[in-house]
Amino acid sequence: MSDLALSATGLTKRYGEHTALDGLNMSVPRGAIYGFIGSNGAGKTTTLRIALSLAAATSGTITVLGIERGTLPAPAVRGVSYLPDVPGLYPWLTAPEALRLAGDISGTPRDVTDARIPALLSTAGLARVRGRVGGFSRGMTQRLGIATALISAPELLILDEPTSALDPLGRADVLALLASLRGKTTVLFSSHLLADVERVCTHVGMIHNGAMIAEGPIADVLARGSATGEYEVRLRLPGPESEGAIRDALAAQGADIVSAGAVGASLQDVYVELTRGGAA
Ligand SMILES: Nc1ncnc2c1ncn2[C@@H]1O[C@H](COP(=O)(O)OP(=O)(O)OP(=O)(O)O)[C@@H](O)[C@H]1O
Repeated sequence: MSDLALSATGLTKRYGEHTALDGLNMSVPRGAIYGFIGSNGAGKTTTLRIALSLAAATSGTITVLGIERGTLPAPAVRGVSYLPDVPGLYPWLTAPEALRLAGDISGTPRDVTDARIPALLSTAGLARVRGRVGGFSRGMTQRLGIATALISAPELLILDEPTSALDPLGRADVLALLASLRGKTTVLFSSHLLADVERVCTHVGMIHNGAMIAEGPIADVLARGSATGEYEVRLRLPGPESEGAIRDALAAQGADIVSAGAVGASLQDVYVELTRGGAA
């Protein structure tokens, strides 16, 4: 069995004269939380659609859980769940009802679905929530959407822009939910919110003009950025101090320096550097 949940080689997609994917290479290791990042029109959705057999490739290969994709028609790959950016949940259902429906649609036996529902509601932070989906916040709806995608216990969960439509608190909750899947489910999600990816992902792939410009464990990708020349010092002070007092405190008050070191490049820095610099 390959240790890759998804791999693409030379994946190309043309719409008439327009090249949406231009020889994309991509490797999503099993067990990774993989952030697929790129600006609008970079080719993220096209890649996910080909992986899900919702679109055909023009050339190249793509394999999902060991099964080749890229031509149509093709049956769904067992063990893969997909959540679009705005989950289509019926507003009149309660959260357990939405999960039961998702279980039925995925072909999960009813008793298995019913046994999974309490844990999934708890994972999604919805265990104590009553009422119907129509009354949920966007964040709650998104978390329920992720829970519905997990009802079949997929090996690979693919999400398109899961945090883009959410406010900061909603985003934080969804990111925590995705982070909690680490080690249990391979997660591949597209995003243009680089801070989100930096917070929860183990691996990252940067797509630009339909090609991968950087990919790998997040620390390796961050290491590709130039030094910022900035330094960070974290202090613990005895009480609230003015800036001047903080500076004095360093010398005079025996402040406890928790950590100090060079501030590395952020994903945002690496992305801007690679895309503006025309990296190959
Ligand atoms: N059905 C289509 N017909 C023609 N062009 C298309 C079609 N679908 C996508 N494209 C083009 O292919 C390119 C890649 O689009 P894609 O939706 O994959 O980008 P994306 O990275 O997902 O962007 P976004 O973040 O805006 O969703 C874009 O230039 C888009 O206009």
